[in-house]
Amino acid sequence: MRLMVSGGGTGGHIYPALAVINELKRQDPDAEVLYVGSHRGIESTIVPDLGIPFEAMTIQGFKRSLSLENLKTVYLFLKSVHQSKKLVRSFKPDVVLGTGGYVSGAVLYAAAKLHVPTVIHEQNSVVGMTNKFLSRYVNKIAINFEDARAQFPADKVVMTGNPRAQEVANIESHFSLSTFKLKDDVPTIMVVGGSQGALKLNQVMVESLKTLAKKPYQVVFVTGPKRYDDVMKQVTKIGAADNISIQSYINNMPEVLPKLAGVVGRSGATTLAELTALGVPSILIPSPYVTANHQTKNALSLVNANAALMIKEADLTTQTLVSAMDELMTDDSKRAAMAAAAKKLGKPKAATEMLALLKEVSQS
Ligand SMILES: CC(=O)N[C@H]1[C@@H](OP(=O)(O)OP(=O)(O)OC[C@H]2O[C@@H](n3ccc(=O)[nH]c3=O)[C@H](O)[C@@H]2O)O[C@H](CO)[C@@H](O)[C@@H]1O
Repeated sequence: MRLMVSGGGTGGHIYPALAVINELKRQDPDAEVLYVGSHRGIESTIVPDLGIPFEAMTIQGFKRSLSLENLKTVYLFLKSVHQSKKLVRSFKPDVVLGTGGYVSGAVLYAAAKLHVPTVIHEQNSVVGMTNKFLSRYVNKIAINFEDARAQFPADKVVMTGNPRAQEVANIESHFSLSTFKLKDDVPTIMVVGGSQGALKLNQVMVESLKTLAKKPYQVVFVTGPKRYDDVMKQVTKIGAADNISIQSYINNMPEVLPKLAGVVGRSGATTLAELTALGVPSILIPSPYVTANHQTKNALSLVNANAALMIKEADLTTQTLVSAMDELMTDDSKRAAMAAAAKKLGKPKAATEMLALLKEVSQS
């Protein structure tokens, strides 16, 4: 199979795409893949580092208010469509997959106009702007939340789950927490604000470090690559603790996740697919800055199933954060019940189902 993939801007769009590529390579080692991303998104480093053929274009999103920048956005979109058509003609994909982000809008639109079979994947329960636009043109739409179904043309929708779920579910991890200068035999919780880090969560974590230093559990605090230096400046004043490890970004999350007893995080759709695939109990702090408050909706799907606790960002303080962490990390039976509830929601075959859909569409 010749598969062209496009998805970018943020980890939540990139990792599902990479999971499909891995599953394709597992099933068909001779398959050819081309990943098309944007220059500015983190895919421009993550994808080439994995040795996957990568082409980048310059693209940006629309501003919600009227602005001259939107003229530039239209110009860059049309230019990217033109570039995408060239790439489609030279790579000759059997099928093109889009996993969200502005760049996938141009690539999938171009492929559809050239009558190449196309599929998009929507990770969220509330449909993103790019996928909403593309839904008219593509052949099939893979979803992860039933709530997304009604927002798309009914005959195109297929429930696959999020392919990243399968990638984390099937890994045999040999990771040691000593990599983070922590102990392997002490229950460990990771605090991570999605793929970009979260400002308020970082601030509250810095304020909580002294209290957390006295706890019987360990903490891996992931700041996000752009916020690491800022956090470390403040931590230098407070002093570090033996049971807390501060990292800027985790490159090998599928290997680290199975070693964790819990996660405190945002409720991006791909993160939740990972937590449920593995059955990791969590404390979710939905980002209030996303379209139609979709992270709260995402989080409630776990909270309502007793798989997660939730703290609204407006209520996030040292006190609410640490008491939720204590509740999770000092009560083994509660943690076990939440882990089982989370696992029930997991879709550990999502990558295989997604690939079956791509094959079906490529042959139709
Ligand atoms: C602010 C924003 O617009 N967020 C959106 C974005 O979030 P974001 O990019 O944060 O997406 P998710 O939380 O869904 O996924 C983050 C991904 O990055 C990985 N990761 C994270 C931190 C790290 O150090 N290392 C690492 O590998 C996680 O394991 C996960 O695979 O895309 C998601 C779509 O899927 C949406 O639901 C989110 O609302």
